[in-house]
Amino acid sequence: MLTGTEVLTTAQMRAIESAAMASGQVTGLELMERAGRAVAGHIRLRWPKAGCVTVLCGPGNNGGDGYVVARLLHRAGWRVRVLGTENMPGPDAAEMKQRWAEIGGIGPLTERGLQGGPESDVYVDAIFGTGLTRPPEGEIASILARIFGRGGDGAYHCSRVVAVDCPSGLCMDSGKAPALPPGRGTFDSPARLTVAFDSPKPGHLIGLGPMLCGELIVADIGLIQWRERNLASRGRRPVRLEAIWPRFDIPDARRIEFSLTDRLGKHPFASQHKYSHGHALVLAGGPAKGGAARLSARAALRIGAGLVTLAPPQDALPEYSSPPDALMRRALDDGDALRGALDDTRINAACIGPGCGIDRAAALLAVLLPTGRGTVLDADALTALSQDPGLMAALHGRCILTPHGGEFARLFPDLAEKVEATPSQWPAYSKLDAAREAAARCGAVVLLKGPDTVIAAPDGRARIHSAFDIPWLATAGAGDVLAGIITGLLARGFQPLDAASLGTLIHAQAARLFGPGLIADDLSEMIPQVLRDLA
Ligand SMILES: NC(=O)C1=CN([C@@H]2O[C@H](COP(=O)(O)OP(=O)(O)OC[C@H]3O[C@@H](n4cnc5c(N)ncnc54)[C@H](OP(=O)(O)O)[C@@H]3O)[C@@H](O)[C@H]2O)[C@@H](O)CC1
Ligand SMILES: Nc1ncnc2c1ncn2[C@@H]1O[C@H](COP(=O)(O)OP(=O)(O)O)[C@@H](O)[C@H]1O
Ligand SMILES: [K+]
Repeated sequence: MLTGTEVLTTAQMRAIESAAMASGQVTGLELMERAGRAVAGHIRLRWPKAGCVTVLCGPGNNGGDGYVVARLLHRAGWRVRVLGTENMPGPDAAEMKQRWAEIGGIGPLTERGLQGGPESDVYVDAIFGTGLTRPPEGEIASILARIFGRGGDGAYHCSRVVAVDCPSGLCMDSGKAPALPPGRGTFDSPARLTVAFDSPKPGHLIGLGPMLCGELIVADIGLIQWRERNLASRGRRPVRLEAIWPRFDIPDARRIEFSLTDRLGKHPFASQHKYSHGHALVLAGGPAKGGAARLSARAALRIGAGLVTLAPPQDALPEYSSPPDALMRRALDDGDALRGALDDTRINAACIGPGCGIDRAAALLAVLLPTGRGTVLDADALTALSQDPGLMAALHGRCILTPHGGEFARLFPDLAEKVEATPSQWPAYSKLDAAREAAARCGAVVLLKGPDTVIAAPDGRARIHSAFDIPWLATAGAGDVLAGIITGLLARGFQPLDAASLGTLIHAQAARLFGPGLIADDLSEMIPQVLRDLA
């Protein structure tokens, strides 16, 4: 079973929080107490022996949560030092600050304040949360650099950091964090923990978010009924955002179960034959184009397309004779030949781009796209597309574009520029925004690759897959395999967004199971095990 969780933007989160408080059934103070209790609880779970903690409290409600954490850890026997900003917080945070002030002191949240005093076992970052309106500057930026950065010896200044809702300075909508050191290598560090409230936000999963957050825990603070009502009543369901992952076990987050994988394993066998599992056509390139299309074709076969035909031009056909023998091969020299082949309506999915050659891809796309076939466009097909507005205009809802960052920039230069721009205000424009805008613009599913893959459909639905734990997947040919897997799923009858999502997940999981040392050829061989585990 494929599972995931709903992802909310910060604006949606604020709307839900307000709706909950407006209902009169819960107060802001109660929500803050629950939030602080969740953080303190996870600290105690991870470090059961009470030690020394420094809690850094900002000017808003995130700071308010920090004062709750301080109080609860003090009650549990921890030695607590609190540094706070001097601003007048809102009423709930002011109340929590006051309750702490009855127990202990509050030092100034300054660099000197942070450096003075004994070293703590744990630092709690409650400076900014969803209320961050712009990148932090000045002294607060220096404090954040110290919390999340390394010293000259490479060791972290603050060895164990627990972020309340998010690492302060991270834009929770985009994963951008211009004021923070990138924290490379901290992913999964046992010393880095983020306790987010209610739902993950995009910024926890994309951009610098995963590196800065470390382990992500999503704590339920009792907002589920308002979340359901709020999102449903605004008709937001069709554009909801989901994260898919087999690996992050987010204990308290609401799980979404996609029943997608059922259809791969279980069939009413009596009525099935190979053609009911689809026929995928992989359009390969001329002589000496390498093995890219072969990687795609093998993957399409492994994922369960009933038949897969690999189609290079006649003069390259001998180069494509290597196993697997289950692959069919036929020469397709040009657009006319392709037109003839596509008279066979049983060919229901195509993969074009890997090792295809740009000119050949352009010529074949001109025939392929008007047929409305499920089509994955990768590599050379994306370059061909970026050079020909006519082809771009011929894209349709059964197309899936699978660009990496460079290909995306060639296809949608204005959107790539917006993603790259240094933000001056939050929410910053993100990779997710760009993929969504691109999908709406071209009318096809856009799967923008990277350690964080975002998949967007033209109707606004989007999925995020965060794979920062498998850097060895960045290997030559891995993208060709992904294109083949998705093509196979299209042949099997999956809708484009589902085929792209499930394909991304299976591809990553294959890499995860294999481990370091992976080459692209290994991915397809891991697919059967991934399917067994998902079933
Ligand atoms: N979701 C939930 O259900 C619940 C959420 N809760 C918690 O509330 C948090 C959100 O709280 P929040 O809205 O008060 O915002 P928060 O992040 O504390 O910061 C706002 C303050 O920062 C300031 N400020 C902003 N940018 C700045 C900058 N660059 N540099 C300097 N200052 C800057 C800004 O001032 P201004 O922009 O007006 O200058 C304002 O004073 C949320 O993350 C969670 O922890 C729980 O308590 C309860 C349940
Ligand atoms: N750092 C990384 N961690 C995990 N996965 C990655 C990383 N970088 C790239 N990937 C994934 O590896 C694959 C690489 O695809 P692509 O860039 O098209 O490579 P190629 O053209 O060599 O096949 C994509 O699925 C992408 O999402
Ligand atoms: K924080």
